[in-house]
Parts: sequence; C-alpha cells; structure tokens
Amino acid sequence: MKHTSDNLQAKPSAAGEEDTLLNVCDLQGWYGESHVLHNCNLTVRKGEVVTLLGRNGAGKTTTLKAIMGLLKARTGSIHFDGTELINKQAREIARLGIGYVPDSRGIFGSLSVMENLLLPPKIADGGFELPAIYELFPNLKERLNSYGNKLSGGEQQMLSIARILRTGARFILMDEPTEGLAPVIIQQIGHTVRRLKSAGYTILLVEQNFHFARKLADRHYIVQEGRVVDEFHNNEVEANLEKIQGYLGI
Ligand SMILES: Nc1ncnc2c1ncn2[C@@H]1O[C@H](COP(=O)(O)OP(=O)(O)OP(=O)(O)O)[C@@H](O)[C@H]1O
Repeated sequence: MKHTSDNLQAKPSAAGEEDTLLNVCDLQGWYGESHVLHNCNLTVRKGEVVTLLGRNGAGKTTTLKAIMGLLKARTGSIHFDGTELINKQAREIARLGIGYVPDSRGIFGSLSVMENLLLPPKIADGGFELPAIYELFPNLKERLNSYGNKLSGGEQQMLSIARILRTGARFILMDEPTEGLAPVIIQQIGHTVRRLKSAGYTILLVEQNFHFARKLADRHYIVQEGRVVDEFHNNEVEANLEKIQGYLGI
C-alpha cells in the first residue's frame, strides 16, 4: 500500500504491528539549535531490508544516529523489540542487539584488521565467528595483520560490517555502504546484504545508490527535510520510477 506524506504522518505505526521490530514515531532531532528531524515516522519488520532514500542533507544519517542514540537531542518514540529507546544511551541500545555501520566506517588506522575486528564487545550469542567472517570476506583473512590505514575503501567497509556481525547484533543500521566503492566491491556488499537477509537479519539501509538499493530492499522510504514523505514496496518501484527519480533528483 502506498501512502501520501499526510497519512504517513497521521498513521505512523499502522503497518505490520504483529511483526514490527522497529517503530519510529514522531521522531524529532536537533544538532544544537538546528532542528533537523521533523516528525519522522517509519517501521521495520523482522527480517526486512528497508532503505532510507533521499537527497543530500535530507536527514537519513541523522535518523540512523537518532535510532542508535548518537544524536542526543531527540524526542518522539523509537520502539525496538518491546523497548523504548528514546531516553537510552548508545551503549545500552547496542546491547539490545542493534549494530551500526557508519558511513565513516569507523576503522582505527593504527590498529590491525584483527584488532579492529575484536574491538566491539559481543552482546549476544549467535554472531559471526571468525571463520564465518573469513568465508564472507576472504580479503580480510589475507589482511589480518595489516593496519587499518593501509586498507582500501572496500576492505575498510567489509571490516566495518564484519566487526558488527561478530557482536551478535541482529538488527543492522548501514549508512551508505557502497559510497565511493568500485562496482565489483559494491556487488560483494550486495551479496553480503542478501546473505544476511536470508540468515534472518533485519537491515535498515541508507543509500544514495538507488540502482543498488532497489535490487536488495523489500521497502523504500523517501526522506525529505527530516521526515518520511513517501513509501514504496519494491514491487511498486517500476510503476513509480519517475516519481522516485524526481524525489531523488536523478
Ligand atoms: N554534526 C552536525 N551539526 C550540524 N548540522 C548537521 C550535522 N550533521 C548533519 N547536519 C545537517 O543536518 C541535515 C541532515 O543531514 P544528514 O547527514 O542526516 O543528511 P543525509 O540525508 O544523510 O545526507 P547525506 O547523504 O549528504 O549524508 C543537513 O542539513 C546537514 O547539514
């Protein structure tokens, strides 16, 4: 079902109540005096891959940061698997099983690949053990002793994803994983997202690369000026291509 921006705001939590994993309702957020998120509403169901699409500066990264507790000035409701996150700290939110792969990748240049991998603490059983990580990202196994600042952009991205998978988080927030990467690496990231989905992971993905996103996601939200203004199931994309391209300016 499609929504207009009005009824998305009026019925923030209408979709999929029974298997909803994340329900963001009337989320507002600020950087200091600057009001960036304006009543943002979205839901993610268990096992879905959902994208946030939008132009530069629309508020996609800020929405992920607000969910993760990295944007402190926020109001509204962020309900995750039975727990309200709005007043929780990032550390507590991570312990609930939410992993964040930032667009900056967050790799420590003066630590080795192995040290970077082992840095985030495990928060639950069932995460990827090292052999499974090497199987998913064979390049990393070859680079275990290399320093983070010697890695290519693609290797850094893989490391950033791998170390979150090791923690046992089952809900992954990924911010522009394909940014600046070569097509062959983008394919590998796409393969990883598919593998995770088939293993039951839930993923909220921020992407500028619509071509990449449309092949992976179950649903897409369009973000403009700090709010969700439209939503498309993947099977509605073809029929709404012009409209979506208009939103994204492509
Ligand atoms: N640390 C910050 N301090 C102040 N304003 C910020 C900060 N980070 C982002 N903004 C502003 O908040 C708004 C939303 O930015 P955000 O990074 O969430 O957008 P985005 O949709 O992720 O775009 P992009 O793809 O360019 O990262 C923009 O106007 C941006 O300039």
